[in-house]
Amino acid sequence: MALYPVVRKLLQKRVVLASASPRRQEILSNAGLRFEVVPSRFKEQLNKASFPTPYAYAMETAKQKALDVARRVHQKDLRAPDIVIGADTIVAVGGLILEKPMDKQDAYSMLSRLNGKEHSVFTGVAIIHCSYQDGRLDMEVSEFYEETLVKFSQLSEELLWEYIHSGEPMDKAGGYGIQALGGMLVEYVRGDFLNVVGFPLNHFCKKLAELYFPPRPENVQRVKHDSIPPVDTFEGLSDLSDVEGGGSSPAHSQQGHGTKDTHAKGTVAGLHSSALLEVIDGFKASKALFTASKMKVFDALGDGAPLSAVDVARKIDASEHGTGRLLDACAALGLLEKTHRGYRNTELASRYLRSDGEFSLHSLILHSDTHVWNLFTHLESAVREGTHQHPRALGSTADDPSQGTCRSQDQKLRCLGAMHGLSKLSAHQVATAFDLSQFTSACDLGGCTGALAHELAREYPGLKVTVFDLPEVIEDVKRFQPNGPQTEQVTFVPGDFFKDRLPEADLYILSRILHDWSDEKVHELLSRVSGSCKPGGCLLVAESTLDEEKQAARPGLLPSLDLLVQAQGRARSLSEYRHLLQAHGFTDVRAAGTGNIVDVILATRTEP
Ligand SMILES: Cc1cn([C@@H]2O[C@H](COP(=O)(O)OP(=O)(O)OP(=O)(O)O)[C@@H](O)[C@H]2O)c(=O)[nH]c1=O
Repeated sequence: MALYPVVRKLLQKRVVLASASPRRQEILSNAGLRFEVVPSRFKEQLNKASFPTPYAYAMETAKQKALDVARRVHQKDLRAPDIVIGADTIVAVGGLILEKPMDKQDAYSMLSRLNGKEHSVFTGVAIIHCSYQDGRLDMEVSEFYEETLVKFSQLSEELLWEYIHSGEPMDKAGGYGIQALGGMLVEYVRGDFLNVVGFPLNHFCKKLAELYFPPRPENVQRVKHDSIPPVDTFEGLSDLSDVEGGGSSPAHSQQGHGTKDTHAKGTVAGLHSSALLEVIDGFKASKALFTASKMKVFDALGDGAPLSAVDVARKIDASEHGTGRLLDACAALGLLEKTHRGYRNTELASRYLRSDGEFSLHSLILHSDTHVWNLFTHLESAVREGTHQHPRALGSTADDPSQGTCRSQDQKLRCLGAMHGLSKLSAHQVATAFDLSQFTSACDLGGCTGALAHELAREYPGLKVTVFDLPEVIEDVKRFQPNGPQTEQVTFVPGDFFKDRLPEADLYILSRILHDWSDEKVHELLSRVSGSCKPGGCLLVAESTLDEEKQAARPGLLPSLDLLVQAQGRARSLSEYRHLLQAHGFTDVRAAGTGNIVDVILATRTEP
């Protein structure tokens, strides 16, 4: 691909780089680009826990940086620049997002985390095309990210401190600069080196080529926005009614390994019409995935060569016409790859959607299709009555709504499989959010199939973990046990944490338990844990939390609504959890965002 014509195209435009990073300026000027530098004043303080992935966080930060500059330049010069480029580089390791260190100690803790390990460096890039005509601002946001893997050698404390004292780490994500002294720490790099330095030049040029020399220019839609008044925020300024074209299908983003492009037409600070259409059509996407999983499409495709729709139809015993449509829908959702040779599983599908994989979400999907779907058809009643809908949807009147969920053995195994899959998704992040190596015994209350317990055992060879759960759960956990020596560190003990004596341990764990219960029940449970926990012992809580304004922390997963319809508990914010723990004698409450679906809290039991 000829990259130079793309850069030449930009020479005729007013380009603004919304970045103070000298590395970004150097990379782009070395590429022959001419631009003004206007550093962004956007504070990099977005709630990391509210993003499903680290790169989603980096892309959003990059976009906000660029939007801030576009707005300020437009106000100052009364003319919008043609293009504003924003970028954000982060380091992701063990579920944590590392940005620039605050001080030397922070740099030390970042570098120690990276020491001897492989990590990802993500740079999110936003390109805003602006034009200003007749009092109207026309903006198009294109965003993408690039991932590069970097591995550090095993380094001594002395070397780390020497590096920190050089001063190099302080203005760099993850606390190192690969282009200078930090290069000596690095064993290997997989992917774009410049992406680590701060700007993925190659992907940027490809993106520009795609924008300036598109294969089918007739597809471009433009969105008009009213002139932007001098306000501090863009929130609420989007005029969705002005979308030309459109249609009811979701805007599909291209997703490849390690990179993602989105071209969000008409986006103003995160509000865009395609997102609205995606919500309207969301149920169709869910149902396509549920149906493909139920019909074992992803198992039929396996890891082998691509299959035609006819082959798949034969394997799943369905019509060719219908199967073709379903496969196309799955391809549009990014679950399958479609080429002229046929359909095959994407990496995502191979890892999570086949029914036999270690990280399979197959049972969770079947559970959502039958049980959760059914409950959500009664959402209106749940809202009117303010209570869960188990009696209406499932005919259950039990005190604990989950009792109604698993009546037959099949349903029960599906429930356990769903919990197992969900737990596996975040087990590593929960186990490593804090260093737990000082503990010798842990008790995972309501630990179900032991997914987290086994991850803890793998991570901490000196730790013995007891999984404490109801007898009817324990009797069926065998089929979920992994092989390997660490299984000896894990023991299952049947019991009810509201009634029976809790096993002794230095560390108690409540992972995704508290949200299922009302405040009254949470107090009862915490008081029992507090009673069993010796002073100096700790309690680890993993929960999907709400942000402090009580909005859903995880876009798309709607934890609050979920709990209204499904359970008698509720989602809580980190400060609510902190207060609950403090009320039961747990102090020194520390929280860690994992960048995954749960946050982790560690608290120490003090003398009563
Ligand atoms: C891993 C790594 C990072 N960096 C620098 O880390 C900063 C990240 O921070 P940011 O928030 O993305 O950018 P910034 O410097 O605050 O600038 P701005 O765009 O104004 O926010 C950027 O500088 C990057 O080069 C290096 O120079 N070398 C490396 O190996």
